[in-house]
Amino acid sequence: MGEAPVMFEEDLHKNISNGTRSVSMAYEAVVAVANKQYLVGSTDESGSSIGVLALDQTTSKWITPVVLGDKPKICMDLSVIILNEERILVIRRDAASEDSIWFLELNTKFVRDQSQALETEVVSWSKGVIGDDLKPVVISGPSGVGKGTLISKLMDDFPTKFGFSVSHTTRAPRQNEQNGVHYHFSVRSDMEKDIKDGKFLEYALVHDNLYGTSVEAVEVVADAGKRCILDIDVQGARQVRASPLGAKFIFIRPPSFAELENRLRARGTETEEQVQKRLRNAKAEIEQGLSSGIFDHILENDDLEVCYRNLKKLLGLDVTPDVCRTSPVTEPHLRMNHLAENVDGHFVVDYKNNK
Ligand SMILES: Nc1ncnc2c1ncn2[C@@H]1O[C@H](COP(=O)(O)OP(=O)(O)OP(=O)(O)O)[C@@H](O)[C@H]1O
Ligand SMILES: Nc1nc2c(ncn2[C@@H]2O[C@H](COP(=O)(O)O)[C@@H](O)[C@H]2O)c(=O)[nH]1
Repeated sequence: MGEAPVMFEEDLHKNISNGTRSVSMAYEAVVAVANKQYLVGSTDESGSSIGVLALDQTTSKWITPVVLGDKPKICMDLSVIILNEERILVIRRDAASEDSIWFLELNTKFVRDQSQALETEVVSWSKGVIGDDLKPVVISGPSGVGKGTLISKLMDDFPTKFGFSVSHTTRAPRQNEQNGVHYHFSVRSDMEKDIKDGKFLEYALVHDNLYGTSVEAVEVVADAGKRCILDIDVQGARQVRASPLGAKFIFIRPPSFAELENRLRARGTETEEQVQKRLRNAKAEIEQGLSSGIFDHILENDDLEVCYRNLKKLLGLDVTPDVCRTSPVTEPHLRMNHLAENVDGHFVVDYKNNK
């Protein structure tokens, strides 16, 4: 993930002529990205914030970029890590942990657009968050419950915050599904070889096809500084739970089995035989989802908007609290004792203390 850290901790004062004026910089760290060298530290123009200067190595000219975003305060102990050609991670080592992680965007789409609009060099800060807020999120639930719909809403509303882990699958693409976007569509022998070579974080046979999350799929999202969302089945969730990934696990359940069937049929993407197979598997998947202890939260997807609001709330996004229909399942002794459908066709879940 990323490249070797570039850390030159120096306490030099540099007088830099950027063509029009001279800037004095006590720089803490230097990193080379693409054809530029960036100096990150304290300049006489940056006030109490960390400043940025760039040396264009092709023209040997110094540039003082326009710096967008909330800026981190100056500190005397900085580390800089290149994440990719688009952004660097800046760690304020002598700061409180909640103020220590920052990202400096050098060449993201946002920065390129701003640069074009302002007709000048632009960089942009964003503050990183540590702790639960960056944990990958595993979303599971039976086929047709609405996982993809919820994830699409999240990605549309928060494109800079979340990134989707693009799985591999041996199932055939549906209409409008793009290779590399919805899935990496693969042949079984290739996937089996990659699994053998340890390239997969998890994999499972789901509805007779092989599905899996490659290590790379998760790294791509992390390298972009985003929170990774995985849409995987319960078998996969169990494997991720046993891995060091340290994710948050959310199970989406339908309001009733009949409604699940309606949604799966209405989607119109499966043959009758496949619908039957998915519904058969859904029963076991719901039972395991509710009782296995894998999941931190269970969210009912009845009304889509309510469910989406509750999902955002679980992910710590700033939303007005709504009727919370989620049940944290953190106590290992809480096990589902009975799952049945009541007269309204709604699931009745009876948690029993089996301690
Ligand atoms: N709350 C809801 N109420 C009614 N319809 C819904 C709701 N949520 C999703 N749907 C619809 O149900 C269908 C299945 O949703 P979706 O494809 O998101 O399910 P999924 O869980 O991702 O399924 P799969 O695991 O097979 O990929 C879609 O047509 C979607 O528009
Ligand atoms: N274990 C994994 N399960 C996955 C992965 N990607 C998707 N899925 C699950 O498969 C079913 C069916 O998906 P569909 O796109 O064919 O409808 C669904 O439950 C997904 O959550 C994966 O990488 N690993």
